[in-house]
Amino acid sequence: MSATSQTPPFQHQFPGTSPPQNGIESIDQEGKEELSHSNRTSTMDNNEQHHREDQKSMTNSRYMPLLVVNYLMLFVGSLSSSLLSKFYFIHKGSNKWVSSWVQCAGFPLLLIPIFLPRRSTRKPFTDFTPRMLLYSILVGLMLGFNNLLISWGVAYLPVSTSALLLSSQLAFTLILSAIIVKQKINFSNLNCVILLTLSSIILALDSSHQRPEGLTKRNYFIGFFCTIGAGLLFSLYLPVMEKIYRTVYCYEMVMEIQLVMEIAATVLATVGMACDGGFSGIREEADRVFDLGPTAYWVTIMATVVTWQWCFTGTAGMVFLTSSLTGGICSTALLSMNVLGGVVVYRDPFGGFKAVSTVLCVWGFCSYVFGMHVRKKLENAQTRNSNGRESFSELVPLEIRDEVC
Ligand SMILES: Nc1nc2[nH]cnc2c(=O)[nH]1
Repeated sequence: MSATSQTPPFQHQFPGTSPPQNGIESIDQEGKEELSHSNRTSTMDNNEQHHREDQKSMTNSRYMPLLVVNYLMLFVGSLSSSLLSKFYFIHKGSNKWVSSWVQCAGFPLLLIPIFLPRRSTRKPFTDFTPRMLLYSILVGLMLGFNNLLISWGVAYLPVSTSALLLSSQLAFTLILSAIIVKQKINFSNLNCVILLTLSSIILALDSSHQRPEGLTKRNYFIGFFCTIGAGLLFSLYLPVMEKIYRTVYCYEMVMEIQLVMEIAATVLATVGMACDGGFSGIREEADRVFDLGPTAYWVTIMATVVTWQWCFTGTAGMVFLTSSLTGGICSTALLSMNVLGGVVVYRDPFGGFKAVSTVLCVWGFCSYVFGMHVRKKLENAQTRNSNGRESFSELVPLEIRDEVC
């Protein structure tokens, strides 16, 4: 694979999240080749070293804009897709397969970043190996199943309850990314996971007496366990994606993998929809069931398709540019924003519990971002130091060094 012929330019640039230089367990041959390549680069002569550094600084200039664009997509996509999904169910939409189909059917939009004209001579999909294709399809099916579980949760639970249950995915993500991608657990990420989880527990305390009228206990528990299941699947999805992205060297390849995954998830949802009453059921829902009429139905469906696409593209980009844990933290922090969205759009009540929960969430998220910023600065200092053949330990105070290493 030609991915092995270059140094991955902007992978894992935050120090706390960067893969270890030695002993990475590769998921496949490409990963092993990448590893042996990185060993080879350690013996490069000075010219090659300069060349590599030039490449790095070139990519660095693309890194921040990509990060900002991806986070904006995640922010806008997560908030608007969750509000629109609830809108569908509030106005008498009830098909869980439709609700999971809209989460992935926007995959053709990914052709834009894939085929966007650019300076690079790389042709789309030329680096795709059969093994990568297989992994993408398997992860896509897992994502499709996650989407179905999310739909059951959104259909039956209040926004704040599902936000609480989904936030449990962060603790799972921390554990699974420690196992799968050897994510280091440090004060900054542990503090953030605890604050975001606390924020959700407070929301749950507030919403425990808010079971919507007409929701049976049975349906409540179906929604409850489906959402917990979705949280578990998503926390497996994130580090598995990070592992796959370690064999990938450019953002365009991330979009290609995302395209294959979402096609697989869409096939799953389409088969489910066909088996569960067929497509005539959807027309029936649009014409007779949705209480705002067919035009509003199709506009809602199309808008949900686009916004879910932003959400998943943003998540994939964040995992690629940072790490599965950072991606998970960014997604989960937005769950509290979704609660605020519910307050503004659906006039959900907003009391002291929700205010405290939101403050905790913003605090956890900001302290994590600040921690990453400090670590990034330290890493730059370390890089400058090692170029100057000085030891990192000479520059960085002991207590900070312990935190970084
Ligand atoms: N389970 C789960 N599925 C998602 N799909 C998009 N965002 C999420 C998330 O945060 N959790």
